[in-house]
Amino acid sequence: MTDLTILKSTIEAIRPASAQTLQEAMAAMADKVKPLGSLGHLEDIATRIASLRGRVDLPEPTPAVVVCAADHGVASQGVSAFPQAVTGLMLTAFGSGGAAVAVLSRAAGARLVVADLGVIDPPAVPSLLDRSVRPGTADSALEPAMTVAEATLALEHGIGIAHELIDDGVDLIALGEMGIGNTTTASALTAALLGCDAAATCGRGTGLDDVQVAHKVSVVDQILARHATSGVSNDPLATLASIGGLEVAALAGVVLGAAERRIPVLVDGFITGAAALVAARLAPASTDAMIAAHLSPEPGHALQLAALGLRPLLDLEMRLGEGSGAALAINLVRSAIAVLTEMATFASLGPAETSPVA
Ligand SMILES: O=C(O)c1ccc[n+]([C@@H]2O[C@H](COP(=O)([O-])O)[C@@H](O)[C@H]2O)c1
Ligand SMILES: Cc1cc2nc[nH]c2cc1C
Repeated sequence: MTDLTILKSTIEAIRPASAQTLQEAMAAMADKVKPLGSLGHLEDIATRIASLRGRVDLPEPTPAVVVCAADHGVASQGVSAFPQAVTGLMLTAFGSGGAAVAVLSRAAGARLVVADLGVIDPPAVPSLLDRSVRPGTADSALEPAMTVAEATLALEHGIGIAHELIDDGVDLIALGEMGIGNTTTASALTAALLGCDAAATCGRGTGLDDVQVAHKVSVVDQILARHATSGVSNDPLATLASIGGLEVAALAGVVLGAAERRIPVLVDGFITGAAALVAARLAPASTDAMIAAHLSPEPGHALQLAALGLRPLLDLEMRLGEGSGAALAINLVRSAIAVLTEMATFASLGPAETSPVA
């Protein structure tokens, strides 16, 4: 099977969530010992997952956090507050268990899987999955970030990672990423896919000041101008290849692989949001598998979530990435499922008038 066939067959196998199971789950939730809708968004999480899984009797989740890492050629345009070498450095912190996402994954009882999709100088970390497609993308302000074949291979690696985890019993996947310069890539991808201005999608990333953000906007404008002249703006795969990045492609693949197997995916911040947007453009029904963990202060993130029709669970002004927000939301999902499967019903308490008086 060629790479393109794997991608194509995955996309074609993605079906919408079950409308019938959604009704059943909502009816089950309505019977619980509480006023209707009183657990708010927590109820929606549980009923959406039931609808995706096609069953109301959901098991306690077995979660994994998948962090995809890669370098970005556009970092050479001076768009990050940190040097490119930090990408590789953080892989060591993920491996040693001291990075934020490692701490939060442990706190959530989740396995942490870190994959190198194209870090220029990866450290020797035994637990790191080597899925390197190329050592970083090209500078997308000057030339296509990668070829369509490379983008397809990275997507396929993501599909493979999702499938392996699910075959191993994982039934909840949280997305994370690491890549210096990747907020610029995500800003350009979001602007290209949503048709909005660079100024609407560029934020401070790792800590740029106002002057540096203005420079970032001009670099994203340059990426978009080059991209438009290559005439590929309505083709999500070509757009991904033109703008990058390798980890974004792999994360879009993780979403597609999970959606195909009807496993929910917690989307983290702005960069994983860009990956979710790519997945949604490739397979619109994949949005049924997505749960927005939190809202990043990056201005393009709210635009992505609106386009995906997702409401973030948390708004803690977290802007770290790594999957930190997604890892944090795992316990909310676990609790939402417990509400659906463990809460008593009025009927189970015995006969009584339980309807509201008004
Ligand atoms: O997830 C987010 O919304 C987010 C917002 C700002 C920064 N980040 C992280 O910071 C890095 C990219 O920032 P930058 O400034 O180098 O483009 C990358 O490793 C991301 O994980 C992540
Ligand atoms: C230190 C550091 C940690 C990160 N984690 C995700 N992106 C990051 C960027 C920096 C700079």
